[in-house]
Amino acid sequence: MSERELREQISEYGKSLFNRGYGVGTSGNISVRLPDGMLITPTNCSLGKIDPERISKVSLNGSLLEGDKPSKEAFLHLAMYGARERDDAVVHLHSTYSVALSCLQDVDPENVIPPLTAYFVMKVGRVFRAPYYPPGDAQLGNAVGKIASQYRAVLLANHGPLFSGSTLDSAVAGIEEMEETAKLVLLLKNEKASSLTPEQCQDLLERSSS
Ligand SMILES: O=C(O)[C@@H](O)C(=O)COP(=O)(O)O
Ligand SMILES: [Zn+2]
Repeated sequence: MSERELREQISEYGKSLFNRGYGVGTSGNISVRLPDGMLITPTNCSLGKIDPERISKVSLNGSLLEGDKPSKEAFLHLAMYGARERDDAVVHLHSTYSVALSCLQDVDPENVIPPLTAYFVMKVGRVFRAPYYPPGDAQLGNAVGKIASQYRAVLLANHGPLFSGSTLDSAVAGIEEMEETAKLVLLLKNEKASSLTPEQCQDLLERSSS
């Protein structure tokens, strides 16, 4: 895809996510990798109103090359790209159920969302809960950078989901599935639900990679 098409795609997905309630106010940010850096939504910009021409273009070290001032989470997106060579898009949202889950105590940080459904296992996989740091704090980038090679899905504590995909289509699909499963986790909180077993999860991964 050309840079112009990627800019249009970011704007279209931002609008779609915002209109379907995955974002409110100016929360969330979207990026795509470029050969020499990335395109990322500007800071304080509603995902529902992204002007393709004003999207920020930053270098691999985070310096602004073109466009408006970038999202304060640019370093977080770069941390994902640095560790995940095959991924070219990252999405961060404040979608309600994932944020609610990110505030819960006593969760397993290495597997914060249980494998309730096959689709979740295939599209999301294990989710890491990163410790709390204020938005825009470089320590969050370090914490995520350390585990990003093993996790495409991260839940930032007391904040929200972050998801990396090979394309923007797959990053958006993944973060939507993460939100849907966070909703199921909360719906089933007081029920006797069963998760898929490790063997069932492994079987699904083998089927989807063949
Ligand atoms: O929670 C925050 O402040 C950021 O993570 C966020 O979602 C929006 O920040 P900008 O992308 O800088 O607008
Ligand atoms: Zn945020």
